[in-house]
Amino acid sequence: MPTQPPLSMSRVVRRFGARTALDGLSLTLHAGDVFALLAPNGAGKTTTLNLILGFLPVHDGTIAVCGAPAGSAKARQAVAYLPEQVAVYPELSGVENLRYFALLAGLAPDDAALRRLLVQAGLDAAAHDRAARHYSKGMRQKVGIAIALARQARLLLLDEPTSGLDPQAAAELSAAIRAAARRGVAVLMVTHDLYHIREVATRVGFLRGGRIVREVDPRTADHADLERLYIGEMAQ
Ligand SMILES: Nc1ncnc2c1ncn2[C@@H]1O[C@H](COP(=O)(O)OP(=O)(O)OP(=O)(O)O)[C@@H](O)[C@H]1O
Repeated sequence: MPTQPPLSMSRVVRRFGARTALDGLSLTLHAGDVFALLAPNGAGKTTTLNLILGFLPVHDGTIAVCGAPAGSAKARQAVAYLPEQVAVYPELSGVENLRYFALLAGLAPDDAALRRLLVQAGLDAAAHDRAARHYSKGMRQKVGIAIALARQARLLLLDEPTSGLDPQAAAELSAAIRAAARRGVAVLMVTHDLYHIREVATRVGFLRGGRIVREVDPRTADHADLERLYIGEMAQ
């Protein structure tokens, strides 16, 4: 049987009272895709993430994560979500946080494996044993990515991953996202950061009126092109 795509959304509709937030959104992500979803405020980005996570039901259409309905045990196992502010235990070190979250997922990687995962996610070895209360936002995100890698998540959802990061931290986060994608993870990120998109995304979609109205390949569009498209799409 062919492998199921990490994410398959087909004609998804979600309403809130009389308001239609998503109106026939379709999106399929394959292993290694890094899809950046661009949209004005209120266009339905958070709703999209909540539906994929199974926090909200769809009113029409379907969402499958690795072939399993969103919200099912199999789908929840396959998806990892990094909110804008990744929550880690401040008194635990990076390694201890990762061990704890791995245990919650029913895994027990040994110390060397935990440290390898943190390095893969871009966290310097010097920081592994430091209490996470000393971590920057970017470092907490790297722990979040290491948790996703430990759980062998096939789909990684990122909400505004670079907001509040300095350029170096954003570049390091891009590297960590690209590394995860090279390992076969599909990434869906909601962002306004066109620079970051050019650094990391393999696909860019514009969300308007509750559906993806245009998709571009960021490798064939320079920053000015993306900016023009963004402003043009959003102004309509
Ligand atoms: N729980 C809710 N009850 C009522 N309306 C909602 C609810 N959640 C979202 N909406 C409406 O659905 C639409 C999409 O909201 P959503 O939060 O998904 O947009 P967004 O693109 O994430 O916006 P932002 O960038 O401002 O966070 C908006 O019009 C919003 O007012």
